Amino acid sequence: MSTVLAGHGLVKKYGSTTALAGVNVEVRERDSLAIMGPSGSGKSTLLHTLAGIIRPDDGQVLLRGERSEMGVPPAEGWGRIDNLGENRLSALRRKRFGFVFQFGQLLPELPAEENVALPLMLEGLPRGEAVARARHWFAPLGLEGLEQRRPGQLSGGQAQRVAIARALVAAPDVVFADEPTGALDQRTSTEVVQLLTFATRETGAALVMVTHDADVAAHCDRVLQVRDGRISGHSQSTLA
Ligand SMILES: Nc1ncnc2c1ncn2[C@@H]1O[C@H](COP(=O)(O)OP(=O)(O)OP(=O)(O)O)[C@@H](O)[C@H]1O
Repeated sequence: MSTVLAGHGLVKKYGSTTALAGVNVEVRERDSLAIMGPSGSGKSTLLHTLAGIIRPDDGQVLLRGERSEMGVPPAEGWGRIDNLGENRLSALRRKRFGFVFQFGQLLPELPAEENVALPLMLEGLPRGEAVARARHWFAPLGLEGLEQRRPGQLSGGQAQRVAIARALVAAPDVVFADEPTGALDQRTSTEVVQLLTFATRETGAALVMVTHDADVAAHCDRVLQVRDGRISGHSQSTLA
């Protein structure tokens, strides 16, 4: 499996707090990577830095298939994304990345199918076409019949499955999930993480997921342990 996204020497400081102290990480195609560690160890900072949401103070985030904004790319076919301008970065996040958060962050006034269609509409697809493509995701994710429901009319697990569909609809290269099961009970967590890992693998996307839950992490191919802003351990997972 070839690498699609890499962080090299990532450093991020908040005042006197070092959230990332020089982290190296590689994300491979179709790979699922869980990031675990104690509270405050830097997990979310790492995920957000890889996703181009937080800019590191030092180090680089490289994405395959991107051109660097200035100068020579670091290697053929790779581009640095940590130093891109805000407009280019947000366009890149929309095109190449998908996101699932702890609380689905669905738009409450839109039906589920339009929530899923939103990334396609933001890319300029006409509403009808975007919704038609979005509907394809409902059956595989066990959401058939719920297309017209508003997020307030969905259970927590259903809302997360809609969020998974929204993250995947635009065929991203990498899906980032920050505590995607954090608000769910154990049984629903298992269902959601199984669907998340299965659906990302099916589409060929890589998955980077922060979780506190070792049972959830075990569904990923690899588990990274983060402690005090550093990688303290790396293991292949048991269930995946
Ligand atoms: N915007 C910020 N301003 C100041 N300090 C921050 C900020 N974001 C994170 N930090 C600090 O950086 C460190 C790492 O935070 P981060 O959120 O990455 O940890 P985490 O491992 O995801 O924690 P948790 O499991 O509690 O969500 C913590 O000490 C945190 O307080």
